[in-house]
Amino acid sequence: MNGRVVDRLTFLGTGDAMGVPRVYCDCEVCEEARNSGTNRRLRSSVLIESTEGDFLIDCGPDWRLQMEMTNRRADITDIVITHAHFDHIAGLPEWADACRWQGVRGRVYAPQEVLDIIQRQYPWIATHLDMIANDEGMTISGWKLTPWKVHHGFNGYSYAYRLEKHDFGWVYCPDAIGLTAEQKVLMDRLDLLILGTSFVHEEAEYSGRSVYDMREAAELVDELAPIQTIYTHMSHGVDLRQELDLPVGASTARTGMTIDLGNYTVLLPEE
Ligand SMILES: O=c1ccn([C@@H]2O[C@H](COP(=O)(O)O)[C@@H](O)[C@H]2O)c(=O)[nH]1
Repeated sequence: MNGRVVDRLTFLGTGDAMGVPRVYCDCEVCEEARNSGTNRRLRSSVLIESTEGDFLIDCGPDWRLQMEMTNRRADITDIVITHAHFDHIAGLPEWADACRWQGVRGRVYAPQEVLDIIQRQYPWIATHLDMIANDEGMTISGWKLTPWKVHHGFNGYSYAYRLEKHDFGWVYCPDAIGLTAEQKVLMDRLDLLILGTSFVHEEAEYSGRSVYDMREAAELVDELAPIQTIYTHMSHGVDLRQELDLPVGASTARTGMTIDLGNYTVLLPEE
């Protein structure tokens, strides 16, 4: 049978490193997140599902809850990591334990320098997880994936990923600021850009900042002109109840929101 098959991305988390509500904070957005939940945000991560296999990008401290919420629980065997900050890797030890109890090995993919930090932080997890360097790029679930290093401001560096399959190209870049021309080369001709924007307008001194705000992101989106842009990694500085002034084609991610990654037909095996 021929069928229209499309890969699907689900936002498992759309928050910054502290999530929303911030545990110490009584601001209006954090209170709303506590009481009703439009602004409740887990740490940023996405699930990609396809007929060729499923994988996650990033595995933060909310991983267990995210697996329960999506009813995927512990059946994910492949996770790609953008950088070794706790909000992107703190779920790895728990995932390693889940692999242990199920008698399976998980696979973690990241550039070697990121894997080195993960192994220093959690020296025991390689017992249950294979650490696979992807500096030269990789293919996963039929997606050609290319990593490159991006500025993460005050917090150092992160990696962004470009993924391509059947002429559909998208980038996942949750933690970056002040990208150089060189760091934007792989962001041309995009069907979808997923970009971290921690605040609408971040007042803090630039030298202490680490992620684009929505004003700066609008300039980047104007320059790159992706067909669609979705903002993620949003802190308590973003109130999703308000109407936000976003560029054409841009919107904000919500937990559980799904996006089709392309639209193509493949030959499916006969039943
Ligand atoms: O080596 C480090 C440096 C920082 N962190 C933590 O990562 C987050 C970064 O927050 P952003 O909102 O992405 O800028 C912050 O909580 C730092 O404490 C880290 O884990 N490792």
